[in-house]
Amino acid sequence: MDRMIGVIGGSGLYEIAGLSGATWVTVDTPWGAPSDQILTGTLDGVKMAFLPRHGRGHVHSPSTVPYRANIDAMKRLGVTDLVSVSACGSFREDRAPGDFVIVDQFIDRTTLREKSFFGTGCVAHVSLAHPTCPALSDACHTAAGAAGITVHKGGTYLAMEGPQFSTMAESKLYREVWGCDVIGMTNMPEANLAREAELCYASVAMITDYDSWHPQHGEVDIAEIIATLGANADKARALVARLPGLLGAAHDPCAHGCNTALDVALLTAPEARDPALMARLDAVAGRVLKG
Ligand SMILES: CSC[C@H]1O[C@H](OP(=O)(O)O)[C@H](O)[C@@H]1O
Ligand SMILES: Nc1ncnc2[nH]cnc12
Repeated sequence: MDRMIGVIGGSGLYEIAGLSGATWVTVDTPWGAPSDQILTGTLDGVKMAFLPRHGRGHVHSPSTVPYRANIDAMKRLGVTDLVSVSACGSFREDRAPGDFVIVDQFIDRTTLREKSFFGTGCVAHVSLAHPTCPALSDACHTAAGAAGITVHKGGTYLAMEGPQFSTMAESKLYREVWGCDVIGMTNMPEANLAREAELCYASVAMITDYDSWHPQHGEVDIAEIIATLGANADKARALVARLPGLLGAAHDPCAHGCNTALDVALLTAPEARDPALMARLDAVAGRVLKG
């Protein structure tokens, strides 16, 4: 099938340049409106879709980002590969502000968000043991290296609710006891929902600060973060620009099973399924529900 690369841009990344036929389109979903219109077009012959996670002008807080609508809208548009770009704090001395981390694991400490498309009337349990797509993550890693970015392969992202930053005790717990590498507020439930929607998902975390554990850097300073965001966003655009050339215009079935995550996930018997929920699942689970 045709590949379409979706990019969800985090804090600091509200648009990408260079798309042929660039058009902001409105996508309606059964889960409400996405964070903003979606910028569509092609880059090096590959279809692209870009969505600013917080909306242009940074309207949505991490807790109120419409995560389900965002993922549904990307799926509905035909996205096959979804790259999440996010600002984050670092728990490691050797992961400095300005560095990128290709995240491959998450610990979820969020509490206020809808985390699944499924529920009463259609219950599904997908595996999240490996929440990111290794092939898409590799492409992001290669693209970052080619763009001259200092990039680290693999890392555990602690997803916190926010909007306040962590206390020093929390920061030390996540770093020293839980062994996390970076911290942010948005990759959960985004990754969960991308898996339910059978998308290949990769997370590119752009470090802006050392959170609050570092004896020489003190507490998180939002002014410092904002100063780093601009340079990080330029690097992210350079990374994204290399993805079409690396991935190509055709999306083969994912060797890691991202595109078949729902094959054995649905538990509710067909005759017991809620028709209203089934209708809302038309894009996300259409592949398995049509069959
Ligand atoms: C700008 S600092 C806090 C803010 O930035 C990150 O957003 P995103 O993940 O969308 O790049 C972090 O998660 C917080 O929402
Ligand atoms: N230290 C931090 N904690 C949570 N989210 C962040 N986004 C950027 N820096 C962060």
